[in-house]
Amino acid sequence: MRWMHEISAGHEARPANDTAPPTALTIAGSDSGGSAGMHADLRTFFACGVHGTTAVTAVTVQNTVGVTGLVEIPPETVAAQVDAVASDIGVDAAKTGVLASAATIEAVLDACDKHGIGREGRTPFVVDPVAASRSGEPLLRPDALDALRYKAFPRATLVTPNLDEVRLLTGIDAHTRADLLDAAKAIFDFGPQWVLVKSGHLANDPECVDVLFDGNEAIPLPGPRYATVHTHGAGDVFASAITAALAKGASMPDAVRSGKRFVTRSVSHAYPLGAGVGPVSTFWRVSPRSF
Ligand SMILES: Nc1ncnc2c1ncn2[C@@H]1O[C@H](COP(=O)(O)OP(=O)(O)O)[C@@H](O)[C@H]1O
Ligand SMILES: Cc1ncc(COP(=O)(O)O)c(N)n1
Repeated sequence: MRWMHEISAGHEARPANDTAPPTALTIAGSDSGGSAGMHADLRTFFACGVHGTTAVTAVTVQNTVGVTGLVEIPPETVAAQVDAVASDIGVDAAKTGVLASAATIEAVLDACDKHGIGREGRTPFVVDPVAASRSGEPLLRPDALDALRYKAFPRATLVTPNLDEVRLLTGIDAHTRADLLDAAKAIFDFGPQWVLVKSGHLANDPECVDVLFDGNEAIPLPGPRYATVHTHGAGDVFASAITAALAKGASMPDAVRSGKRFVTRSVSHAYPLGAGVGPVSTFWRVSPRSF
């Protein structure tokens, strides 16, 4: 084994071959309960037929009831993981989850820039601005909000906030479908290419109609709302399914439509686990039996 400081980057990316699936990178935190974060991302990548790679930003101590601990990985180690993956395996599309701090965001963006990941480069970059767990514990330092708004969003191909993240990032308190478009416009003003505002938290709406916005057109993404409390990891699964479709070369509207179909089926197969909120299930795609 070699220690971090002995490992130097600089390999050329391995040329793609006909037998290798597309690759997708998640830059995210781990969830010991296996429901959210990079655990959900890797499961989704597998179910969607792409090879998943990871840059771990934080280790969370988490179960279905809540998050009781979070240890940040040093920003230079996060950047080194991005570098190691991109310089050898290659990245067809990347996504972020928990980014923990402004220092980690800056290190990640530098590493992504170096490898052409982000809107100025060729590789699609999905920024899911995860700020807190479903159970309410913060997963982001307050200093990271401006780094997200002014550094990460302008480099993103797509930003995918839920309504709590919209409130935190823009001050907009969305309660109706019409408010979702105002929210999308406010996030779009930070400079991403596309914005997807998710409607899961509009609890009184009988459907889940998310909105995709490119600065001109608002594309509604209709879906049913299932009567389940088990939605842990829904946003991670959605952003990962979109990232997988982008890695396979889909356009943004097609990738988001396919991600929406994927997450809707995953919510419909959500299962109870532990004493709290269970996960949405990606088993429906890979298992002969529906759990
Ligand atoms: N009860 C539900 N039934 C069907 N789809 C849902 C439900 N809750 C959330 N979704 C969908 O799951 C995706 C993630 O939504 P949301 O819960 O808003 O994000 P997050 O998990 O980041 O908080 C969206 O497509 C949303 O419409
Ligand atoms: C490591 C990690 N990443 C992301 C989430 C958000 O997922 P959710 O909103 O479903 O709690 C989480 N709880 N933990």
